[in-house]
Amino acid sequence: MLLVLLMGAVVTKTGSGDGCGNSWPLCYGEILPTAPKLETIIEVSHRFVSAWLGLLVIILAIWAWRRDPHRKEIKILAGSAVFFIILQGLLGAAAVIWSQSSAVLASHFGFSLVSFASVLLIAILSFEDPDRPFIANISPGFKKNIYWLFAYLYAVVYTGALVRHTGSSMGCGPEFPLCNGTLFATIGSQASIHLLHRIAAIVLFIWIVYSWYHARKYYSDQKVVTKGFQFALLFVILQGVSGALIVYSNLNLFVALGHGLIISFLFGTLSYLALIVYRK
Ligand code: HEM
Repeated sequence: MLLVLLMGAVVTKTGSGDGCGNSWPLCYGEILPTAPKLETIIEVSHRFVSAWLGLLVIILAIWAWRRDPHRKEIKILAGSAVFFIILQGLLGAAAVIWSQSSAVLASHFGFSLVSFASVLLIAILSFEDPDRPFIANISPGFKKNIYWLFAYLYAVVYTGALVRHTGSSMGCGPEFPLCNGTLFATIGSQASIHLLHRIAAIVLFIWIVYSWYHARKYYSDQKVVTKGFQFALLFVILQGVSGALIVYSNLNLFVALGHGLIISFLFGTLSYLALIVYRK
């Protein structure tokens, strides 16, 4: 799933989305086009690997469902993994055939993260003893805090994907923390979309620091919660550093891919925390 997530990023970042023109599922009427251009190779390989992944996710979901028919969590996660992977495929096809707005394209990335997190949680639950599920014992207030933090993370992801799909990645020039020499931008400009993402990221960072501190102070006996927030803190720092490096490196492909990869770890960590507090 991580590979497909990265391949999707390579498709947009190398401008290969039109590698097969408007044709889907075939590429210019062929399964494997003869004498393809580089963009066509990138687009076709993304389609092949995604189709294979879709099949694997469906097999995993059925397998997990049948293995643990009494676990409601597995059923929900299996359903969500399949639903989002199919939705993802359909949106991808729609983007090729009709070409979509930046807002719709940005939602792709969020959906693939949900699908990724569902598969990750199924994998984690598969190693858990169904008779002794791990339950985090925390206050209702902190539980709500985790849910809201998770929802907010999703919103930040969306602002990031919007930066990419509106072509605003260098909207502030090669500068950070300043944006084109200032901290302001005209609403609707590429700089403003970029700035919105930075501000959303800073709020996320502060929120995670607060949650990490709170978990350390009040739940030091619950290693999974404290460790979970330690990882969340590590990933959000790496996310911020890689974001700044994207800008300094003038949108280096590998740095940008790293930014897209680290978010999967952060999203996975918070989704696990949300799951274990939901159980109480
Ligand atoms: C710390 C929390 C942050 C989170 C959770 C986050 C998340 C994201 C996500 C999910 C994307 C979309 C990736 C993709 O579509 O492949 C993105 C893109 C981007 N982010 Fe962030 N980001 C964060 C911080 C930052 C910071 C601090 C900066 C700048 C200083 C930044 C700059 C960018 C840029 C330039 C892109 C577009 C990259 C591209 O064109 O591929 N991000 N971010």
